[in-house]
Amino acid sequence: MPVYTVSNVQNIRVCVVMVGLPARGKSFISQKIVRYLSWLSIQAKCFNVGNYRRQHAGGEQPNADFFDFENKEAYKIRQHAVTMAVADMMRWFNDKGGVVAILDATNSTSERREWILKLCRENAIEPMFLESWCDDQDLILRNISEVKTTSPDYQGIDPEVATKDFLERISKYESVYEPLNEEGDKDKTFVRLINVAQQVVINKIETYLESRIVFYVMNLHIRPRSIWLSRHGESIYNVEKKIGGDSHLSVRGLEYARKLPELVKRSAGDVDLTVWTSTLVRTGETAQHLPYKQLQWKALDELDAGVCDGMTYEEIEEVYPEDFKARDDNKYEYRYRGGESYRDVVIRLEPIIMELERQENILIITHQAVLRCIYAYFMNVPQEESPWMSIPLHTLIKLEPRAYGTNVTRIKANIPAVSTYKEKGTSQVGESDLKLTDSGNSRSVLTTAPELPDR
Ligand SMILES: Nc1ncnc2c1ncn2[C@@H]1O[C@H](COP(=O)(O)OP(=O)(O)OP(=O)(O)O)[C@@H](O)[C@H]1O
Repeated sequence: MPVYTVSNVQNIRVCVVMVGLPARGKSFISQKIVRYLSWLSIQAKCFNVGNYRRQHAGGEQPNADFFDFENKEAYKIRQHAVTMAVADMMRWFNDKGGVVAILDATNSTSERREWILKLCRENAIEPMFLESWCDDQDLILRNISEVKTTSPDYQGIDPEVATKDFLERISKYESVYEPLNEEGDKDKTFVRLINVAQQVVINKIETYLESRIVFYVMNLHIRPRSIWLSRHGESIYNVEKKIGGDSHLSVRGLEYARKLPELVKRSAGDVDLTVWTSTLVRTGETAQHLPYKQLQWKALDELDAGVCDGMTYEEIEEVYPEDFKARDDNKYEYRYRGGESYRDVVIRLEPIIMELERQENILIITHQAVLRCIYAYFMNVPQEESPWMSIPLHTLIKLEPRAYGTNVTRIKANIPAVSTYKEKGTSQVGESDLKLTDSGNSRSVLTTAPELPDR
């Protein structure tokens, strides 16, 4: 059965055309939109013209003069790069069933934007311009030092020299830059983010999909923050190998709840954070000793196992063998009879993700399937993998969102717990040695999210 999302039911294709001077967060915003839409099963892909320039057009390590609009040779190379990116984008729309493409470039003149607009219209694609405008010089300098001095354009170049050159590059663009204009561009669909989202100008947003993208980017902020994730402590049902239910914590689960404040304090220091739990007893019990403000969300309740609630996997395999197999075959899509699928959980978690984007330091105490879905959003884990990720009990996970990825630290509480992990093709729970990455001692593992895959 085909899976419909709002976007493909309406048969709408959108090209988000980024607009803005260098170091205004265009790539940051583009990558976030792609991650968000992909998480919601909407086919999205970013086409970064800088990458085409470096990889295919012959502009590998240019200095600021390369971006001088009077430099005809260089201009040809840059023109070639954008033509290649746009051609690939059109192929992706037509051959791969793409729904939302992001054309990530400065697109700084109205002439360039008119050219893209015309191409989109000829191909039945809705163009939506998204401008990031910023005159906060401190922020621009921070952006340059955070991402530009380490970019492939400046590989092996002293950061101070790179910063100076990048500022010069910006001034080359400034000499031709034409911001979107409420009067002159009033017939176009556009959003202007001014100084991150201090002010937002929205013009002629017509489709539901466009309005979702606008709502999402309006909620983004770039203040440093962390998000902590934990499953509830081991529950009585976990020990009995039963799924679902609303049981209390086991003795070891209660021990984890007592230790959690210390684990959090060690990781978070004195920052003030808010704790979000589900409405189920076991997450409330896990949060009971935490000295922070707490909020319950129904949306954080565990995946509803429907008629299988309260059963062990062995019982499910015996009573509902076809369902057991169907779930193993496609765990993301499989919906328990009278219950939910992973896809259903993602959809109900969307307001949580939106609120997480708006908030600063949050600790979420929730359940295995829900945690996998939240983790998948931050780490850009594909749907085929996310339902199979190992997220052990009695482990605190710290996520630190960065410009183009997320840093992860896992902190083990060193309190034994059963494993609730079920591998494909078996009804037995328990992890193979390969899946158990940590030994049981308290320790941190630092991994950085890989670059966004082309999906
Ligand atoms: N709306 C925004 N305004 C200004 N800076 C932002 C915004 N959103 C994110 N940033 C910051 O921008 C930095 C990332 O810059 P990014 O590479 O995305 O710029 P860019 O506009 O794509 O530059 P270029 O045109 O050189 O590719 C990050 O440090 C991020 O915190």
